[in-house]
Amino acid sequence: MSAGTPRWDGLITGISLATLDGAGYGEIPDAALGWQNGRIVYVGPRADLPAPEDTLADQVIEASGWITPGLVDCHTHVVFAGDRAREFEMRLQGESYEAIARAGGGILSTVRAVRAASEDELLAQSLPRAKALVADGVTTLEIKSGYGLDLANERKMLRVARRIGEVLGIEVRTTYLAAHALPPEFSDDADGYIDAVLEWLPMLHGEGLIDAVDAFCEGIGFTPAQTRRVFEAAHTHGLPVKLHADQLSDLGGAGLVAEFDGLSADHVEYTSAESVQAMAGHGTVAVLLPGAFHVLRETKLPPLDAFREHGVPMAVATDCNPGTAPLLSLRQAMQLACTHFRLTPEEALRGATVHAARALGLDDRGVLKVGARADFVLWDIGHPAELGYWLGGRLCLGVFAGGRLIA
Ligand SMILES: N=CN[C@@H](CCC(=O)O)C(=O)O
Ligand SMILES: [Zn+2]
Repeated sequence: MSAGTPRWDGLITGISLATLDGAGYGEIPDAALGWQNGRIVYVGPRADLPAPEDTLADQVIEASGWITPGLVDCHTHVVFAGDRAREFEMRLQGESYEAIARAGGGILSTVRAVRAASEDELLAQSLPRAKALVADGVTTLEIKSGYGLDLANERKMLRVARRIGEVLGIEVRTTYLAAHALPPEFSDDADGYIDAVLEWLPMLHGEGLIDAVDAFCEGIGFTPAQTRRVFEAAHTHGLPVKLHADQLSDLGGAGLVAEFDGLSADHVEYTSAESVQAMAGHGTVAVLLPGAFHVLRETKLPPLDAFREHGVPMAVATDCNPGTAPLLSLRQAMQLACTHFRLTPEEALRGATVHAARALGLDDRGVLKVGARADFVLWDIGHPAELGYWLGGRLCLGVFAGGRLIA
């Protein structure tokens, strides 16, 4: 390094890299990774470092294992109060998710718990879940509202989401999902409730609480016409959209969100061939949620081959929520995606990194390359395929976000 060149903040050597830049895993054996001001400044063979290691950086770490990009969990409901273990028991005894929802349980039972909790209580209950995700490699976390269903409680959820990002030192992306279920005070007036959802949107957006807008388009959620109104309003306020689409039936949700240049269509088990083509045409990512598929004991697979054939990127997320996916590890979601959906471990890793980043509209992470955010994870593994292979256990040796060790 020439005189006057600033030293890097950090350099890690002795590791293998799965950069995901280019084909396959983008493997670099006996590699080095350097960062400065929160960004990657060197990715490559250790032998090609521009100067002796000890002169390059303030902090030089000699390690072993594999480094991948930090994981991006692009679909979670991690902010909630209480749990739904009793509902899980009822479902195991034969009650359906839809029947429980129609009887006022399901999402609405979590709404009651969230409304009863103070902001600090909600943070105290939600933070351990976010911490567990981070401890297994997550450096960017999407969190949805949708268990408040009135202005004060949607605001409370979104504020807690932002506070989680500050406490954990990760980037949290917030999604406004007030169109998740019909609250009791609007029973029989879904259109009136959508009016209210659209009234709250600019207020919460003005408070800096919303990065994207979502809805639950389903028989037990909202109709395509109501969803369209939500999307039109989001676009009016310059916000990107995503959708809980085609989870339990095909209402054309994935095609609808694509029509609005949506970031992602999520769940997508019942997505039609026509909707897949629309997604391909608009660059809409398919977010696979194998945790909900697994817990609900679903059998209808998403149209995986059609996504591959049309070049629709597939992301993988936990969908961490109290009803259908009490899942606290994105690596575990990757394993479920491989087992249930037959993703290759490489597809699952891309799904939890670069494609997940794209599902959030982020292009500065999810791969290890110069200029990207210094978000990366050191794993105690012999090959990156192990990340889609092990069930549980501890593989994560260190999680770095913006170049800072956070777990
Ligand atoms: N499908 C709708 N929303 C959540 C589940 C919410 C709940 O049951 O609490 C999901 O993504 O799976
Ligand atoms: Zn969801």
